[in-house]
Amino acid sequence: MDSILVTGNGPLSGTIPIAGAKNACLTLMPATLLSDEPLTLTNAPRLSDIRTMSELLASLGAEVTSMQGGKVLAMSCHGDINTRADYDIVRKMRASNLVLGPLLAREGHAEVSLPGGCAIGARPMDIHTDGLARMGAEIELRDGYLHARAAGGKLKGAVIDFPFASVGATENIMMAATLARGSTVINNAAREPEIVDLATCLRKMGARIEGDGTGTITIEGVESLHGATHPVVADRIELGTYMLAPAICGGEVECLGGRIDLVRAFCEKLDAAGIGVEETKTGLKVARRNGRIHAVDVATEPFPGFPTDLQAQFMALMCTADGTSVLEETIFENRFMHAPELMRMGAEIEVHGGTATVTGVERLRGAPVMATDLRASVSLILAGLAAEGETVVSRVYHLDRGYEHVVRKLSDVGAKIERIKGK
Ligand SMILES: CC(=O)N[C@H]1[C@@H](OP(=O)(O)OP(=O)(O)OC[C@H]2O[C@@H](n3ccc(=O)[nH]c3=O)[C@H](O)[C@@H]2O)O[C@H](CO)[C@@H](O)[C@@H]1O
Ligand SMILES: C=C(OP(=O)(O)O)C(=O)O
Repeated sequence: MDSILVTGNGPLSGTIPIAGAKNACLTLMPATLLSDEPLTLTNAPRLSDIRTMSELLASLGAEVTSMQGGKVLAMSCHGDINTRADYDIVRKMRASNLVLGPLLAREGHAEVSLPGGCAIGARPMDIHTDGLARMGAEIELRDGYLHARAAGGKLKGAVIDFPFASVGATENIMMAATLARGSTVINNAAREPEIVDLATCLRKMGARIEGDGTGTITIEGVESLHGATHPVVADRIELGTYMLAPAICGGEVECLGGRIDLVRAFCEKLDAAGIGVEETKTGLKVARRNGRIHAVDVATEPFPGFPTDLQAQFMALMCTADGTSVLEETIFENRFMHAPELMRMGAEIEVHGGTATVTGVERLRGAPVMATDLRASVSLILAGLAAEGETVVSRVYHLDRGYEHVVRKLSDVGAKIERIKGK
């Protein structure tokens, strides 16, 4: 198992290219199941999660060809397919549940292993399954698998009111509804940029979708979808993560391909903390203003609010702020596992339920720390960049799920960071 060695050092400067979004790519890939014709994704990120989704789609009978070192994914799914998404693959990644809607829409039935809980929370699938049931699916949990069957072999449109704006459920229902009989309305739909990206791709494939990016999405079912080529939207979480590097270490870094509309709520908090963000022709330039970072309170919310996927990284920034900040996690019930690790580096943090109170210290100190999940792992790297001495982050397989070439990207702007094999 590899680890990452970070040595705290001075200001950073240069450019960091932002990859295509993991969370968009993971929902765009299963859309290939909706058509017999090829779907090609460009600007795909090179990540282990993408390889897991490729493996899952291949197990269902799709052909997935990775080209240009993984930046282009050519997928095709014609002829007979397997409708069983096996536990051995699904357990590796929650986003595997995004094949349920497409399989059900295409074949009229599907057997998808429940992904189970994960470190950050229980993450049930009731909003997905209740929505599909409204569309005429009979769904039963047996042997750890969701066995779903569309009455009469085809889903039908329905009005579905989500109790919570679930990202994955919006994606699953949206994909299922593209081939359903009649129209589907999703009320209280998620509004994340990845939903808009999926809707844009599905429209290129011939789907009739309106309202994506708002709380009400309407999908008019069509007979079939055709092939398309689509560029994956920029990764707003990778973007926010790298914007925090100069914020924490000082200096100025431009994140190439970054767009302010993807990270507006996050930028407001950066501004309040004393970090300047400038829109350029090629991306977003970030620089720390003079003096210590100000303490800022944050509550995570669905988009367009402050993303839960940037909470751990923002906490790393707040660890050295001037004053006390309160971070409230409202999306997942167990997403503060980075806090005890940051405390090993000298951070002062108190966690009570969904609230973490962080009192900034002058300087963090390097320490051996352990990554517990994807965003926690990168928050420890950011903290290590700002700390005195060496920090070794172990269990970096979490990091490989969501950050391509993290060592190269940070080294290129002057960070002292290296990957240590087998430790
Ligand atoms: C691959 C992907 O895109 N992952 C993202 C997606 O996850 P994901 O799609 O799993 O997140 P959801 O928006 O569905 O989950 C949000 C909350 O709703 C709850 N819930 C969800 C579905 C359900 O049927 N029942 C239920 O109770 C979850 O447990 C969680 O507490 O959105 C999250 C919230 O922005 C991000 O943190 C993840 O990075
Ligand atoms: C929680 C995340 O991903 P997933 O939903 O795939 O677990 C994430 O990207 O931070």
